Amino acid sequence: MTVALHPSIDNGLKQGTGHFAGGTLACKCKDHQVKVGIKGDVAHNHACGCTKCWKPQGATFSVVAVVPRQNLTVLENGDKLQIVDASAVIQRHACKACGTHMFGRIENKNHPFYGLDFIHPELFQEQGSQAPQFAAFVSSVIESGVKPEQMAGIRSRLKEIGLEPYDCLSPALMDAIATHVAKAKAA
Ligand SMILES: N[C@@H](CCC(=O)N[C@@H](CS)C(=O)NCC(=O)O)C(=O)O
Ligand SMILES: [Zn+2]
Ligand SMILES: [Zn+2]
Repeated sequence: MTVALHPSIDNGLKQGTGHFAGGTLACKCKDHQVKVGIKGDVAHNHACGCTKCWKPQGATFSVVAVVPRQNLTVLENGDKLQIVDASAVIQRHACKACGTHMFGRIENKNHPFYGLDFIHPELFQEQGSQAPQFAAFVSSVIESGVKPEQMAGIRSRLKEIGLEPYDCLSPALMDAIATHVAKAKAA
C-alpha cells in the first residue's frame, strides 16, 4: 500500500503556472467561511512533518508556504479567527469553528523569517500556485504517532514524488537562517 502523505501530493505534484497572481484562501466551514486574500504567488512551498503545522484529516504532512505579510489580507469572517498558541514563534491564526489554520505570523522582528506569513496553498480557491519544493521536519512525524520503522517508506515515497526529505528545513533555508544569525552577531 502506498504511504499517504497529504491529499494534495499523494497523486503526484501539480506544478504551478509560474505566474500565479494570487487568490483567496477559504476555511472548511460550510457557511460563514473565513476568507483570506493573497496577492501574488507563494514561495518556499514545502511539506512539513512537524506537529504544529495544520494538516487536513488523515494527512501525515502539512503543506505550507510563505508570502510577504503585506500581501495577506483577512477578507471575510475574521472574527472567527483565534491564535492557537500565542507563545509560539509562528502565531497560527485558526478558524474557531473548523480548526483550519488560515495563516501563521511571526511577530518577533529579529526572527530570520520576520515579514513572511505562513499559509496552506491547498486552501486556495484558485489553481496554479507554486508546487511543493521539498519536505521539512520529516523525522518529526514520529511525534505524531508514525512508527520509526515506517520512516524508510515515507522518505522513499517523498523522493519518488520529487520532494527531497530533510529533518529540519532545506539547506538553502538553513543557510539563510545562519546568515541572519551571523549578521546579527557581527552587528
Ligand atoms: N519536532 C517539533 C518541531 C517543531 C518545529 O520546530 N517546527 C518548525 C517548522 S513549522 C518551526 O519553525 N516551528 C516554529 C513554530 O511552530 O512556531 C515538532 O514536531 O513539534
Ligand atoms: Zn472555518
Ligand atoms: Zn511545521
